[in-house]
Amino acid sequence: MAVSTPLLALQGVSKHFHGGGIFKQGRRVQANKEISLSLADGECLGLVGESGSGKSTLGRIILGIEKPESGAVFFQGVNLYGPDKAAVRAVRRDLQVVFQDCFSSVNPRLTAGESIAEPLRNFACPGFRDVLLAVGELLELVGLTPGDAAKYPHQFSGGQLQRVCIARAISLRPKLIVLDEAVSSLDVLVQAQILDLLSDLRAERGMSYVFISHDLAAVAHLSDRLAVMYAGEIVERLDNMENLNCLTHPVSRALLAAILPAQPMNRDTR
Ligand SMILES: Nc1ncnc2c1ncn2[C@@H]1O[C@H](COP(=O)(O)OP(=O)(O)OP(=O)(O)O)[C@@H](O)[C@H]1O
Repeated sequence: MAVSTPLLALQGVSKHFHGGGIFKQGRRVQANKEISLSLADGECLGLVGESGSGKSTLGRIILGIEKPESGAVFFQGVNLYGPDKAAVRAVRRDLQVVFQDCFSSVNPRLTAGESIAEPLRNFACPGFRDVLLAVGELLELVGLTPGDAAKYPHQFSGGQLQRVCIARAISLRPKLIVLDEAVSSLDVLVQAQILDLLSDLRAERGMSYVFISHDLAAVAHLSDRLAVMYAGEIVERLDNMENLNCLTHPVSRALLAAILPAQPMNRDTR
């Protein structure tokens, strides 16, 4: 039986940093330690953990922008840090990101339309008219209007601008999007709308997500599988999100406790 290549595969990835500045000289931080994981086409993997557990570093490694000191990252079978730069360039357009801070993710001098058009121009090189049409369609897809293309970032709310960033991220029909705390700065109602949008887009376009968050509730909403990180390591994995309550590691339990409703008083206790 033929074994299909996973969309993404990390093999024993490790990364450390040396603290900078006069106060932290020589301090070694193990941001990621021997991390292995894989992701199939169309899957969403949730990556949760407390602040400083190494989630964003792992996200950057997956994106091909933070070289690990050991281990390998394969995306569509291509080693993102391997010697074949042409192969890396060829798969690079299929790998996109949405960050937490949408306001610093876009150029304030560019209109929404220009921001969304950038990847199309860089990678796909369509004509002016096609770009215009594509931008209008993308804006509608994320719940905005083609007329919003003329607005500048400061003319949007946080939730609207995050929709612009999502439109930009999906413009090249990527296979994988890394969502790095993509809803964390939004209020609860807008968070829910963006999570629904991401869920719909995934169903419609068959994309995969690596969803990085400290918020287990948000991750549970979107993910098929879960990896819990602590001090640079994956300390627990869950393959079925219906078993969320079966998490056992103390860090997982703490993240779970943060989203569970308070226990109701026992009415029979008098
Ligand atoms: N460029 C860097 N230089 C030095 N240390 C770094 C660098 N990037 C990350 N670190 C350190 O690596 C560790 C993991 O950081 P990382 O940002 O990956 O964690 P995180 O789980 O994403 O945290 P948060 O949720 O707060 O963003 C932290 O101790 C952090 O201080």
